[in-house]
Amino acid sequence: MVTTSSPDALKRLAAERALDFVDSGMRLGLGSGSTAAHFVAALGAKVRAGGLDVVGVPTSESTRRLAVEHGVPLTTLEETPELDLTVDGADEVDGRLRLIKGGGGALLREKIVAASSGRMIVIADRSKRVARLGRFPLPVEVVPFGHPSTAVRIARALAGIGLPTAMRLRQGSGDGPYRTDGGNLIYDCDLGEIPDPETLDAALSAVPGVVEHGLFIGLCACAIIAGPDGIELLERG
Ligand SMILES: O=C(CO)[C@H](O)[C@H](O)COP(=O)(O)O
Repeated sequence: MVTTSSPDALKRLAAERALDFVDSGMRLGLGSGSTAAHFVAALGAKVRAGGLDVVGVPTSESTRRLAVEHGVPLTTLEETPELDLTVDGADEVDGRLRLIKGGGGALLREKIVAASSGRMIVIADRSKRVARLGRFPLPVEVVPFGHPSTAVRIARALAGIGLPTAMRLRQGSGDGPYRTDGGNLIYDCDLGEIPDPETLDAALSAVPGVVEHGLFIGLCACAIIAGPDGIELLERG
């Protein structure tokens, strides 16, 4: 039983539980964000203790630095194109294991790494579990070239399926817009509840200039959700 309901303690609890799914010899995708950071730290501790022989592909430069710091051996998708398991956080998880990701801006690499993995496990505190996706603004990553024009076409695609068109260009910590690790920009779309995530996925993917979006559908096989009363395991099928 957990004695604290602090979100960070719950994130750590979910992350540590994910270690049960990791075996020696595995090629791992390492997610990004504060929950995934707990997983990288716990994984590193087990590796350093000599109990685990794994390699990891980080989904962001910040996760790469963290993995090095914690002694997790790294590889790349160029060297290791197929992975066994990805463990990553999420901004929202619904009952069908559909996700919104990208709050930390790493959605493109996260989706490539998850799609390259035999299995994706999401780790999250209970606040991420939703009945319907969409309260969290959906990140849409676009190439910088002509991005205001891409934004107009994203808005048209949203309107075409009856969704609100409000969106913001994500700002960086200094002057100017936020840049992803790949040098792209992100529009955060305020959609409210998304009635049909599959239709939205297809509509956004069809807009030239859109590199990727934060809807992860059909990728997550299992979610480890930690709440004050314990852990809930959601599994596909
Ligand atoms: O998708 C992500 C980064 O792009 C993160 O997994 C997501 O934002 C959750 O972050 P946190 O674990 O810090 O709540």
